[in-house]
Amino acid sequence: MDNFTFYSPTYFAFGKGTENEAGHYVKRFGGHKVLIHYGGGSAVRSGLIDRVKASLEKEGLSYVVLGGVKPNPRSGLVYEGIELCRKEGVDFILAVGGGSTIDSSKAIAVGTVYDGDFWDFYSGKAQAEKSLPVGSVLTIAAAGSEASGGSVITNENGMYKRAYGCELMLPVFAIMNPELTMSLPPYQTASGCTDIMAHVFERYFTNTKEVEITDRLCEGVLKTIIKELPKVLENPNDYEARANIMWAGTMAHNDICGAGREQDWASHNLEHELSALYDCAHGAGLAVMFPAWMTYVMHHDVNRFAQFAVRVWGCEMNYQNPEETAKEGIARTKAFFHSVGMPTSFEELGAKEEDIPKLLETLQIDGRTEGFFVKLGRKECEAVYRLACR
Ligand SMILES: NC(=O)c1ccc[n+]([C@@H]2O[C@H](COP(=O)([O-])OP(=O)(O)OC[C@H]3O[C@@H](n4cnc5c(N)ncnc54)[C@H](O)[C@@H]3O)[C@@H](O)[C@H]2O)c1
Repeated sequence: MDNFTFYSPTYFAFGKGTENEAGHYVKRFGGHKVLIHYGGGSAVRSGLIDRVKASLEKEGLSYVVLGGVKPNPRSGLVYEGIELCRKEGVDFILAVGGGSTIDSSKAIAVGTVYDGDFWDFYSGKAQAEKSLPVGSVLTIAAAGSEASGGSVITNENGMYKRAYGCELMLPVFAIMNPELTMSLPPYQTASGCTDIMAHVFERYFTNTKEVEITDRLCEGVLKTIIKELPKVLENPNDYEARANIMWAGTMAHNDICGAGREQDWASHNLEHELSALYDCAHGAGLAVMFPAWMTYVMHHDVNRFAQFAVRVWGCEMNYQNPEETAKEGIARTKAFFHSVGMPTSFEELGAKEEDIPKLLETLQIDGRTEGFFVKLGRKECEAVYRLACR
């Protein structure tokens, strides 16, 4: 196991009705003037935004609102949010929504208290030194942004996605009521669960040896999604299954599964170019990229892939030919994504093979590599994209 630090200061309020305590938690974590940031229709239609407003009013807190966050959140709304927060003297950002809304909130939080352009952080020009606090009311189990220090924003000037992360952007609290996720359409539910599995894959396929505790945590999260996702697709109102999925989403990305081990992240970065170019759901893009990446890198450590096949998918170990077991695990992963309605090829996603040069260009891969399990240069990234075509 590698040396590590683990810092996860987010306070969780989990369960039925917890969104009605939003005001209590904002106050507890020092907010006076709040920006309620949200996406579109469903949070308003369901009455969630009104319930959150009522809970702030009950605590005597004032607020302004900014809706309109799109999936794959855009830089334009972040600039608008920063201006609004400065004008209104906002001191706390409350995200009501999924990863897109929380990520947009984090960008506004660091941008409001920075003299320059917030994009400096996402382009690697500057490091944030302060931030407004961010809390969230989560409505989809997926990105894990409710307990991660990361944020991913699409720059509308060129439509490319970039991630930025720092401890300052770790949310101070996350309110998680699994009932709020019952209104998700099946495709979004499955896409979210794919993202959860992908967060685990990025950590599971590692060069670090002797990491049994985190291997087992990773396998537990994966097996939970494999068991619970079909249940909620069958019955969207299955509270217990929704609850298990929601907590799995947090465990997958608050880094408890990644402590003490090298992580990869090539597949995520390759996917970001897909969702930036085609505006597809991030999870759907990952269902396309991961089986391709696994196939491409499998020979680097066949035993790890065979372990994955046996422990996660229950495949029988072929001791004469572990490669067959490893391949079976990848095939089972791809078949599972298909069975829950995810695309597993460029064609099914609506992506085009002829766009690969464009994807490589926005990835800005020249002169550097992606990933750590196997380091991928331009040629290798292209090969993974090509494998994903079919
Ligand atoms: N910050 C991180 O650590 C991190 C990690 C992974 C991914 N991401 C990013 O997060 C974004 C994706 O976030 P996401 O997967 O959480 O989804 P999302 O926030 O983009 O939401 C997906 C869709 O579901 C809708 N929705 C959300 N909750 C709903 C509900 N309860 N009922 C009905 N509809 C609902 C949204 O309006 C949206 O249309 C991507 O941009 C991705 O790159 C961030």
